[in-house]
Amino acid sequence: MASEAAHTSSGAAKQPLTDTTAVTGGTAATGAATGAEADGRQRPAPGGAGAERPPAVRVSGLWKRFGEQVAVAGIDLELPAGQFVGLVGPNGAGKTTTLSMITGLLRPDLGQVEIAGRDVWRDPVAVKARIGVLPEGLRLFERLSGRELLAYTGRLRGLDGDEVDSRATQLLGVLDLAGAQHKLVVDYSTGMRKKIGLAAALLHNPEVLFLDEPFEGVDPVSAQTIRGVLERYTASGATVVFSSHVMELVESLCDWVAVMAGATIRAHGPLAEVRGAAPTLQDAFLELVGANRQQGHDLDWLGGAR
Ligand SMILES: Nc1ncnc2c1ncn2[C@@H]1O[C@H](COP(=O)(O)OP(=O)(O)OP(=O)(O)O)[C@@H](O)[C@H]1O
Repeated sequence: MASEAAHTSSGAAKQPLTDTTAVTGGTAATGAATGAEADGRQRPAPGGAGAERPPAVRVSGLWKRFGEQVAVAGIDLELPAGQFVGLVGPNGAGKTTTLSMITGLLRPDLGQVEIAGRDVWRDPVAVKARIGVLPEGLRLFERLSGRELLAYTGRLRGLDGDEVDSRATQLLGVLDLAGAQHKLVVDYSTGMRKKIGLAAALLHNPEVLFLDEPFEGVDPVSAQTIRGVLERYTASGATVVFSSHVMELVESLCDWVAVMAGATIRAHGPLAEVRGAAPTLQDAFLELVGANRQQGHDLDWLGGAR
């Protein structure tokens, strides 16, 4: 197993799909072929020859403490662009705190974060225009319908009304929310909320998408839908960074993983390197985080005579 493994990966996104039009209103499909986006940004194809791209995310010396609790202990990390990146770790490892600092939602005590070469805290407007975020405990405007929420988000993102309309229609369709588009968000189920949150995060066709536990509380059908959308999106050369506890999911989706435990990064690199000789990522993970496989043996009363 590759603890503190290589920082970069040469692998292209898994199973690249070519039909990206439904997600991005046609811009990504064009962008994948030419590197030109409708919004004027350049986005090289994933793994393209000679494509010199800065890391999607560069973190150095990042610290966060809440009172006595050190949530993130001076981590350094480079997440490669154009990849499906998984941030995994046990409860309380510091994943949400790290993602919050990376996305400009929580100010670090110390350290720097750059996204696509721009400093998150010195250049927040430029950075926020280039990222999409689906945070943990997503708060939405509950008294808007799903379509109104997308219309509002799109206008906040500076897109013109017709473009927002057309992208919203496509996203609602792909995410199987068209039938619920006029329902108030307050009446959405957990999975529907994740999907409308994802649609809002994708609407402006960001370069990097951050998702905190995007599959939590999502049924298998919706999970498959979300997965399909994310695979199309990374195939356009964009980067997805997501946190999860579900190792099978990370193993099947990610090109690159970072394992976090006890506020530090325990291993990072291409999936195969981090997994190493372990049969599954789950085994490698348990080894890396020092999980005690004997846990539960003290509960000798549980299941005993009543
Ligand atoms: N606002 C806060 N105030 C105090 N402590 C906090 C706060 N946010 C996080 N922590 C603490 O920081 C540590 C890291 O928490 P964090 O939520 O980042 O972990 P996580 O890896 O995302 O966990 P989980 O997988 O359970 O969501 C934990 O010990 C947590 O209790």
